[in-house]
This record gives sequence, structure tokens and C-alpha cells, in this order.
Amino acid sequence: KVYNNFRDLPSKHYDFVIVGGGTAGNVVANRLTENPNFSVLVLEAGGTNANAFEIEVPYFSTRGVQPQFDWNYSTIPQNALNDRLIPMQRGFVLGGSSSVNRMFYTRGSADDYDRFAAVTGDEGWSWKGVQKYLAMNEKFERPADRHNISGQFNPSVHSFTGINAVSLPGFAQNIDSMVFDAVAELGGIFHFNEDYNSGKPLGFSWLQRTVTTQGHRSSSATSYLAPEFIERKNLDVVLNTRVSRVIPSRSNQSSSGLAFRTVEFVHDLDGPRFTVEASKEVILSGGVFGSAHILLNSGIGNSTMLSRLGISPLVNLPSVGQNLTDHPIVETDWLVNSTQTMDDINRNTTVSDEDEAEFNKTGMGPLVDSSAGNQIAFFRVDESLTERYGDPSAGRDSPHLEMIPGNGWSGIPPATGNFFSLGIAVVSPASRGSMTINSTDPFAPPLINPGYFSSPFDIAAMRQAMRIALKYASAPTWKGYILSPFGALANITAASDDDVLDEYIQNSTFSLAHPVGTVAMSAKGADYGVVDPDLRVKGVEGLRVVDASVFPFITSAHTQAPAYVIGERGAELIKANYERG
Ligand SMILES: Cc1cc2nc3c(=O)[nH]c(=O)nc-3n(C[C@H](O)[C@H](O)[C@H](O)COP(=O)(O)OP(=O)(O)OC[C@H]3O[C@@H](n4cnc5c(N)ncnc54)[C@H](O)[C@@H]3O)c2cc1C
Repeated sequence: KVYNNFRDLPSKHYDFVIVGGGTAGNVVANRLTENPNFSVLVLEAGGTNANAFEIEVPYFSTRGVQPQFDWNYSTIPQNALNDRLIPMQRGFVLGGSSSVNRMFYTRGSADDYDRFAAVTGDEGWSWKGVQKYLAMNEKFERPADRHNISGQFNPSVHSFTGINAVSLPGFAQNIDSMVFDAVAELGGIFHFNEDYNSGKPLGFSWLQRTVTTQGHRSSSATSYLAPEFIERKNLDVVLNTRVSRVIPSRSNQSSSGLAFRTVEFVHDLDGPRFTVEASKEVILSGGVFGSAHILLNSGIGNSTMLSRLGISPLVNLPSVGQNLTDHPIVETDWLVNSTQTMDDINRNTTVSDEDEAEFNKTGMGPLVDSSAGNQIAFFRVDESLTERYGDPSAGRDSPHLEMIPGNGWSGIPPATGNFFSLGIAVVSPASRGSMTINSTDPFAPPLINPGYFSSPFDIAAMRQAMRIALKYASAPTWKGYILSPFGALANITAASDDDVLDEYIQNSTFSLAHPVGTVAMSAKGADYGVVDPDLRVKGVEGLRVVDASVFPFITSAHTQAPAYVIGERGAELIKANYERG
């Protein structure tokens, strides 16, 4: 059941306590409670004013419900290029970021997972090894408009029997055919790829999203905590529960002599602190910032830094908070000769009300998908760049760059004009950021530095992405449709100097919202990293981390599908440990 207050729980004895009912946390909750002998408590910080059962609208829709973000985390980051603050949004609601994201379903490349396996020494994280977990997660469904999808994906690489709905675009955009015509005209790196989720993502494909045939968001809350699961007698979720720390007890098994099975939390930041103990394990699934924050608050991190701050260092794991990796994205926009774009939906309430009425009546229309684009493209940079700077990608089939065509401005458009947009991102960055804390108050916001472009490869790659976008927009098919580049883009051509491109990049970079890696996995016995390949925190007992913070490298694609993989395999590893008897 879902409770609003810990005091209301009939029993306070649980085998497992999961911190964070987000993307990966709810997978673990679901899978562990398949075993009726295991009892599970989920403590979720968000969900007081909205929960995922209400937020089933696409993020960029205008159907009235706004996603909630933990704005505590949005104020800190500093761009390495200049001083702009870049919001780092995370979901702060049951379902976590899967309840607020743009629903892109991208697994990444086979190389990404093979690199996970190589650095952790665990074949279970390889592309071959994770097929099982991708299949347990995915439930491929027909798109909302029930159009013929043959040739738009490769059914042999998909699962139709999992829990989390995935579908192709359910609303045709009038630029759909032009997007692929331009690809055919240009050739070379512009080529069609039937299915970017096959492990080989390079090229232009139809976009897949975590959306149902009914046009509803499939989040980890609507799927893994659907009524048939949340009604299990051995599963309780308490909302509005902010965890501050995990508290140690003596252990003879662990190298530090410590076990962490007690969780401290509050309902009100100024209110009393409660504790609950897991008889088997505590699982941190608070996400890339939440989990690292709780570890640091608990004295698990860089001992020198923690001592300096006045927090008793208990376990010296200097990698906590390091290795933060995200995808920087830049938007490019063109004015177009059409009124059939998504712009009016995002700025004109009469239009959005009509679309909402259509959705409510038919389950169809422009509101079934989360964004104005129905395609996605991945590229590698020129070899001259990898020769000069080294290759930060996971392998030769892995992209460095992503491009997202949109039939309209991405987000809230200017008051007038109709647009075509290309979002371009560096998806195999070499740069690393970090997060840390500077207060003994466990609820003070952490300090986050995404470190964008701190490596020269990344800025060179982003320049190349801009030149690719400009070339793509100049394909013959766009003649008469694209009228002119918009805003500062008007001063730029593919032949522009690097300085000119850099200025545009500096002024328009933002986060694609994929931060990962602050609690990275490494091989057993490695002298870096925070968790072992079985996701146990190194050197202690009773504590695992299961969420996107454990990625040792960022995947070369949006991060929710890989976060689901972490959840599915994490749950299986935990179950196997206790079901062996
Ligand atoms: C705006 C946005 C758009 C995105 N778009 C896409 C996309 O289109 N496609 C894609 O693949 N990926 C996308 N992502 C990224 C993807 O959704 C995330 O990488 C993934 O969902 C992370 O899963 P997680 O389990 O690690 O963390 P989350 O799903 O964020 O879960 C963490 C949970 O822990 C809770 N929590 C945090 N701290 C505490 C605490 N102290 N105590 C208790 N609970 C706590 C949070 O409230 C949250 O519910 C997007 C993310 C955002 C924010």
C-alpha cells in the first residue's frame, strides 16, 4: 500500500528498506516482493502534492499537470565554459525521473554494456548478459494511432512481455517524410537505421518512447507499482519521506567492521527524525544525487574531506561523488514556412485545450507523445578528432553525437513564428564533473559541478555536431520549408570559425538530464569505485546502491532504459543472495 506517513504503517519490520521510489527503486520493490517471504518498505522523498498515478501526462504536454522537481538540486551547477547556471532536473515524485522525463527509450550501444562488463570484470553486465533484463523490462505495444509499423523497428530485438510499455510515435508529424528524405539525399553519415535499440545505434531511426497504446506515460510507478503489484501484502511505500543517513552497527563480516541496516529520515525537514531497520539489506535508489548525498551524510566517502567538514568518516571511499557524467545539449532552431508545427500547442491555450479534448475523447492526437520529434539520430565524430584527443566512446559502433529533429521549438517557443529544431548532444563525453557536500546539515543542497566541456574532446565534438546540424538543414528537401536560421544561429555557417561556434555553444548549452556515475561500480578489489559489480557498497555489509549513480561510464544514449537494467539485475542479484537459503 501507499502511505503518507510512517506512523500509519501497521508493522515496522521489513527485510528490505529501499530509499527512493524512482525508476530503479520501484523495479527492485516489485521484483523482491514477487517472493512472498520478502517484505519491502520503500521510502520516497516526493509525492506529497502529486504522485505518478496522477502524472501520466507527457512532460511537454499542456494537459494541466506539471511535473514536480526537487529544485534544491537545481541551483548549484556551474558551466565550465562560463558562469551560467544550468538546472539539473530530477524527478521528485513516486516514479522518480521516469515520471517526469521525455520518455525517450534508448538502450545505448552493445559496446556500452561490454565496457561495463570489462571494467567490472562481470560478464553479467555485458550486452549479451543484459538482454534478459531488457526483456523483463520492456513491453512493446502498438502506437496510439495504430499505424502500420513494419519497417519502423526490428521486432526481433524487442520484448512484448515485460512490464514497462514502449511504443513508436503515435502522432504523425508533417515533417516525418522530409526527415528521411533529407537523409537519403545527403548519404554518408546520414543513413537509415531500422532500429537504434539493436545495440548498433548509428544512423537515423524512428524514435521509441515509454508510452502506452492509450497514449499514457509508462513510468516505473504506473508500471512496476501498478495496482496488482502495489496491493501485495509484503510491499509498503511511504511518500514524503526524506532520508538523511544510513546508520552503522557492528559487523564481523565486512572489512570496515560496519553494517548499515538502519535508515534515518524525516517527514518535515524541521520535524523529528525517525529510524527504521532492515533485517536483511538497505538499498539506496535515490538517484545520481540522492544516493551519493546520503552516503556522504553517513560518513561514507572521502575521509579527509568528511573530517574537514565535521562529519565522522566511517568508510574511506574517495570515489563517492566523483565521475559525474552528463550529456550536454545545444538547441538549433529555424523558422519554417508552415503552421503545422507543435509550437502553438505550447503557447496557445485554445489550441492546447482542443488537443486535450481530442486526447480525452479519442486517446489520440498531438498529446500522445512527449515531444515534437518522431526520429532520433546518432553519429560518430571524424576520426581526426579521436586520433587527436583519444576516443571516449565505448567502441566503434558507439556514437559520440546525437541529433533530435523536432517539428517545432523544443519547449516553450517564442510568442510568434513556427520552427524546425535540431537538438544536438555529445553522448560519449570525455569530461567528468563531481558532486560533494559542504554542510553537516543532511538536507542542505549538495554542490554539483557537471564539468561540461572540461575535456577538449567534448567542445570539439559539439562544434562538429553543429556543423552536422547545419549540413542536415541544408539538404534540398528542406528548400522552401526552412526559411531561415533563428536568433544567434543566423550568424553561423558550417564554415564559421571555431570561436563563433564556441560562443553559440557557451550561450546555449544545457543538460539533457542524464547525470550518472557518482557511485560508480568497479571490479571487486579495485582501489577505486564505490560499489562492487553486485552493487554492494565496498567494505561494508547490508548496503547496496541500485540506480543510475552506479554507471561506471555514461551510456551513449538517454539513461532510463539502462537505469531499468540496473534495477532488474540489481533485484536479481539481491534475490539470488537470499533465495539460495
Ligand atoms: C526532465 C528529465 C528528462 C529526461 N528525459 C529522459 C528521456 O527522455 N529518456 C531517458 O532515457 N532518460 C531521460 N531522463 C533520464 C532518466 O529519466 C534518468 O536517468 C533515470 O530515470 C534515473 O533513474 P534513477 O532510478 O537513477 O533515479 P530517479 O528515477 O530519479 O529516482 C530517484 C528517486 O529517489 C528519490 N530520492 C532522492 N533523494 C531521496 C532521499 N534523500 N530520500 C528519499 N528519496 C529520495 C527521488 O525523489 C526519486 O523518486 C530524463 C530525466 C529528467 C529529469
